[in-house]
Amino acid sequence: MTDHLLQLRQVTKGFGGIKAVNGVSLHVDKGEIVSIIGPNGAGKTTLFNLISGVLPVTSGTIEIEGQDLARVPGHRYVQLGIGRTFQNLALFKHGTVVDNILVGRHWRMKTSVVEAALHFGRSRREEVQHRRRVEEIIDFLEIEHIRDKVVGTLSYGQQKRVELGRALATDPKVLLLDEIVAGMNQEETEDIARFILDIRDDLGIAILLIEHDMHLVMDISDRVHVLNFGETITEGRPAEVQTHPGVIEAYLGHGKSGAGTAKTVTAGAA
Ligand SMILES: Nc1ncnc2c1ncn2[C@@H]1O[C@H](COP(=O)(O)OP(=O)(O)OP(=O)(O)O)[C@@H](O)[C@H]1O
Repeated sequence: MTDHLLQLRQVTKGFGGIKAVNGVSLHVDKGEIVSIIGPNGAGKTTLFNLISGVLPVTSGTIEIEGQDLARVPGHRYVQLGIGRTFQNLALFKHGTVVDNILVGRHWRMKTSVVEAALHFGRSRREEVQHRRRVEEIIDFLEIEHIRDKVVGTLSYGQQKRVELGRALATDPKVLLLDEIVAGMNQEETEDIARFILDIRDDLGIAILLIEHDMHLVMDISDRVHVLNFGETITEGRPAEVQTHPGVIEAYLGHGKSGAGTAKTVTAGAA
C-alpha cells in the first residue's frame, strides 16, 4: 500500500539483453507536475509505455491509488485514471475535433454494444453526458473556433491541443504527456505550458511529462526525475537537478545534440 497517487517500485523492462528501464522507483502525488528527462535512449518512452499499459513490466510494481496494476489488463489502465498523449500524433485525421475528443470518452465508457441495445435510454443519457464533457474540454482548451474542423487540416500546434483534449476526455487522475511541445513554436509552447498548469491547478489532475525542452521543464515542474541508460541519476526540485554533476555529465556524454541540451540545462540554472 502507498499514499502516493502513482508509485513505481524498482521497475525494470528488458528487451532481450537490453534493460531499457532498470530498477526505477518514482512517485507522483496529487497536485504535482513531475518531469522525466534524460538523453536519447535513456528509457523515458519505455517507462511511459509501462505506466500506460502498452508494455508489461519485466519486474517491479506500478500502483495507482494503491492498486497494483500487475493483474489489470493494459487496455483497462485508462479506466483506473491513467491518461496519456503520444510522442507522434495518433489522431483520426479525417475526423473532426469533436469526434476525436469524443473518442477519449468512449475509451472510458462502461456500456457495451449489447448493453446499449438492451438499455437504449441509459446509453442515450450517457452519450449526452459524454458530449457535454467534450464541450467543457473544448471550452477549457479554447478551441471552440475549430471544433467542427477536420483534424488533418489543422496546424501541428492545434492538433497537439486536440490530442491533449482527447487525453483529458478520459478523466485521468494522472496525465502522461510525451514530448507535448516538440515541434512547436515559442507561442504555442507558452500556451501549452499555461494549459498544463491549469490542468493541475483547476482540474486537479497530476501530470507526469517527458520533455526535451529544458526551459519548460525547469519552469513548470514541481520535481524532475533524471534517467540515463535506463537508471535514475537523480531526482529533486528543478534547481537541485540542473546543477547536479551527474546530470550535466549525462548530457555532455551524449555527443553533439546532448551537449546542446546540457547548455540549456546550465543556461536554465543561471
Ligand atoms: N521494442 C523495443 N525493442 C528493443 N529495444 C527497445 C525497444 N524499445 C526501446 N528499446 C531500447 O530501449 C532503450 C530505451 O529506449 P526509449 O525509447 O525508451 O528511450 P527514450 O529515453 O524515450 O529516448 P528518446 O528521447 O530518443 O525518445 C533504447 O536503447 C532503445 O533502443
